[in-house]
Amino acid sequence: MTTRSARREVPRRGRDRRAESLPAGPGRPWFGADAPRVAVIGGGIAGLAAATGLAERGVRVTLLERREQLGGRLAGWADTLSDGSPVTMSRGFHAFFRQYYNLRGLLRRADPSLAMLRGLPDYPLLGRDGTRDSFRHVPRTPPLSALGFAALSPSFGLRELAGLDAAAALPLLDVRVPEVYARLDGVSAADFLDRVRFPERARHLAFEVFSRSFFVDPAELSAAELALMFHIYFLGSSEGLLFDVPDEPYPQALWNPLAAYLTRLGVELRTGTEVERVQPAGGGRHRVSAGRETVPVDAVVLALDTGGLRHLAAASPDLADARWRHRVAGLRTAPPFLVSRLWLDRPVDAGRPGFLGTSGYGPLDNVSVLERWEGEAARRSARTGGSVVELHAYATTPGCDRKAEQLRLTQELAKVYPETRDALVVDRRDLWFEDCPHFPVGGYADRPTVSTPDPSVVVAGDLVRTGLPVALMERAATSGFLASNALLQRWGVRGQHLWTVPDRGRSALLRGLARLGDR
Ligand SMILES: Cc1cc2nc3c(=O)[nH]c(=O)nc-3n(C[C@H](O)[C@H](O)[C@H](O)COP(=O)(O)OP(=O)(O)OC[C@H]3O[C@@H](n4cnc5c(N)ncnc54)[C@H](O)[C@@H]3O)c2cc1C
Repeated sequence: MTTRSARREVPRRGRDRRAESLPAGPGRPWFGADAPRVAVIGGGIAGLAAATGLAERGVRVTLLERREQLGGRLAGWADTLSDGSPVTMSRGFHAFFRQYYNLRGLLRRADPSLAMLRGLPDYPLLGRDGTRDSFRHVPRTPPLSALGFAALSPSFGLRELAGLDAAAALPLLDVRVPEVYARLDGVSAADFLDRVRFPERARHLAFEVFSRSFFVDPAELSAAELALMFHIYFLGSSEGLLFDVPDEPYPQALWNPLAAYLTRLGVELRTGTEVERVQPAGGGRHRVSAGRETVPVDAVVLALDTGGLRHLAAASPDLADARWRHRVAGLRTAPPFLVSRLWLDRPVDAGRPGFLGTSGYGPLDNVSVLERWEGEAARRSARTGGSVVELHAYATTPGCDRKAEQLRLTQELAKVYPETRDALVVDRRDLWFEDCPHFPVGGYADRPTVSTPDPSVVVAGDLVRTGLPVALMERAATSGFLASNALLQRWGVRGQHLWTVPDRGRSALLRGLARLGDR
């Protein structure tokens, strides 16, 4: 997969010398007057990456997005608070890790130095018993990252470490992608951690950092996804565990500049346009129907979220083939999650971090203090003296009493940050969504891949099986570029050069240790 010559040609995207380079396939650099027309359906990260990859090679791209805004799950929209002030609302906090090479590559198109991202100095994790873990002093290079984390963590005492079943944990030392799925996809994350005898007190760490990000109970998550996350952040990459966040709301920082870049490349951006059907039109072409309009295209990128893809496949009886549509029909979303944003009349204590992971506080998974990193919130805070606080609850119980859950989040906040107990909530927004993919135990084989049985239909998104060590936003970006590469390759045009963290354990020592487990 890695070629030395390609490494010389294309500058590395991060600090990790062992990052894998995925050279673009060969071909002419650019379409001429013969440029095909492609519909990209979905304007989240995956659709934006696919549109970028294609438009940069001269493809005529129409991007169709159901919502009024680009960005998908990171979209932002204008809102007005009860005190009359305009704000940008979104689902809020997302961690832009430094190993997200292809996502960063996408954002660099509009902001070459990534000036809109700023690093958070730390993100402590607070347990109900008062334990507080931190990532600030954890070394970046494996295996020191994992060892340093364990040594610095109050959740990993000597007793806990001695209690680990080292043999059961060996697969974590050499996570190979995609082989890890053959090995661990049939086991749940919870059972795997039981097997490893992962210390009870430290579990929240694994869950806060990894599996909770999948919006699902660990008993229902494939252990392969957990191992993959462990690899990406701890043992597989030397980019470290800290991350960046945009310094303004998503539209201003990310999507408006990227939309301007795409428009300059000739991409037609149609927001507020829900695609209802995709039909083959003979000769490998397709008709994409949205409302009364039908767009004829040479190829289609399906960059929808799980529910959107399921819906579109069900409404498009000739799309790909019956087996593919049947597998798409079986895809599931993770349970609903809640994002509550509170505008308070007073500040939280000065020492509160920008982001805090929590464990043991009922449904509350994390607390962000937005004015610590987002310009719009900081300006409001300077003007009013109040804080803008955001609370996330992932993996709530389907059918739960939503009002009660919202109230509960605020009550838990008062336990975590007692100074908020007497604060007046000037206004609040509570957002419920259910559109993150669920990666169930044993479900890997049924996930869509980038290619489909129809070579002119490709799929992108964080639900897609890429065979690469990527997840979440980086999976969305990488799959978007892979989808554009697949089409470009078919047309004999050069694709985009991509990067990932190494696709196997990075040191001979760790690989050797992992092999002990195979005996
Ligand atoms: C609260 C929250 C916190 C998160 N935190 C992190 C984090 O810290 N780090 C991280 O890496 N990831 C995080 N994620 C995950 C991340 O948001 C996703 O992995 C990523 O945004 C997925 O991008 P996507 O393009 O695959 O899908 P989406 O963003 O869902 O885009 C799909 C798009 O398709 C559109 N669509 C659907 N149907 C149609 C149709 N018929 N016609 C036209 N358009 C359609 C949708 O409107 C949507 O805009 C978080 C997610 C949430 C919700």
